[in-house]
Amino acid sequence: MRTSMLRSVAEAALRRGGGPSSSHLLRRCYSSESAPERKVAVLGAAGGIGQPLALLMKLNPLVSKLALYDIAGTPGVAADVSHINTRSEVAGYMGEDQLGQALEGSDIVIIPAGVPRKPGMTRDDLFNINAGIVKSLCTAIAKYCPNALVNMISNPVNSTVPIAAEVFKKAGTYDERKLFGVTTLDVVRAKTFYAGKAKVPVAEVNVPVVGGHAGITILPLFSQATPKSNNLSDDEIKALTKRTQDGGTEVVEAKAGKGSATLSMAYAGAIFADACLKGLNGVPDVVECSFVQSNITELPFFASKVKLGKKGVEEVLGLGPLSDYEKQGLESLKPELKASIEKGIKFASEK
Ligand SMILES: NC(=O)c1ccc[n+]([C@@H]2O[C@H](COP(=O)([O-])OP(=O)(O)OC[C@H]3O[C@@H](n4cnc5c(N)ncnc54)[C@H](O)[C@@H]3O)[C@@H](O)[C@H]2O)c1
Ligand SMILES: O=C(O)C[C@H](O)C(=O)O
Repeated sequence: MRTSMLRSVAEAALRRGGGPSSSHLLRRCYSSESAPERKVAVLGAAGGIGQPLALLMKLNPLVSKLALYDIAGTPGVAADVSHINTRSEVAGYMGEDQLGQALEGSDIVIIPAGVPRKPGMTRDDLFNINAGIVKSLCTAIAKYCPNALVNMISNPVNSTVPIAAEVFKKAGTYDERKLFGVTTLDVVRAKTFYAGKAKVPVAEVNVPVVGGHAGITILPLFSQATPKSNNLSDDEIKALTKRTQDGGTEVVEAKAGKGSATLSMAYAGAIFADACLKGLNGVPDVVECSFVQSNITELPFFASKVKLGKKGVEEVLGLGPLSDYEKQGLESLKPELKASIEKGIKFASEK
């Protein structure tokens, strides 16, 4: 059956409340080589995250064009990745004068450009360097691809996302549905750590992670984890929460000065970009956690489950029922998250 026909059949079946076979059919349609043309740009593509992320995006059949941009090193990365026999055409762009070409026509821009932490540093210690990088990249996005979905990886995410929002507001291109702080690595970690403790199959695990992306602002909601586990004590939940919050630091210390998470982050970034692509392509019920403009708390940006659609965020989903421990965690994280958001807004509006 032709893809378009297959898709109509599957969508009609889903509308009638169709079962797993209709969603299977739909998945096939939207992951086939006849999926819509989609250009994805990676900014910082020659870096520790950028390279494996470029590889994973090259493996994604929903991508038809892959633009790899960095201030140095992209010709080699692009030549290497371009030999992989998958759908997308790959092009490398290097230096500021090629940034416009890299961005033009992009549906999704993924930003892992910037410096990573060394042991003893907080993510906020990266602000002085990364804020300027993000600001200039977002200024170019506003000019060359104002309708693209932006997946912000560069730290401190709690501030870089508000910086991006301010830049887009100033340029008159801000659409809150299109700006995402990538917090998927927190979810990936929470799933892995929970599966190990609860002794459940990791592939079946779901754990929402809300708040922000730094220390105590990362709040995993293990009370909502599935499959349910009744044998975890309060102390074990606290330990799992702390390990998820400190996951980035665990990697920074293990790498001992050679950077922060790159491979797990590339995996997480690829999952999130894939969800955005599926949303753009009209796949129903695509839900991931992300740090977005939000009114589910009094803070203007907040990470929670988000439903993705053809224009980006379709719906910011609520927090759901929280345990007392999570309610406490939520109140404790608000002052730090508020300060980081305000720092980003102030930086972008002053300069
Ligand atoms: N959101 C998350 O969960 C998460 C996870 C891990 C790392 N990070 C962050 O991602 C960022 C990158 O980490 P990394 O390990 O890949 O660092 P890296 O130093 O290995 O790579 C960064 C790349 O960015 C490039 N770059 C610098 N300025 C640029 C500019 N103006 N335009 C384009 N490219 C530029 C560099 O040349 C380099 O190739 C860091 O800020 C890190 O803290 C975020
Ligand atoms: O911890 C870091 O500095 C990188 C990243 O934010 C992470 O969570 O791994």
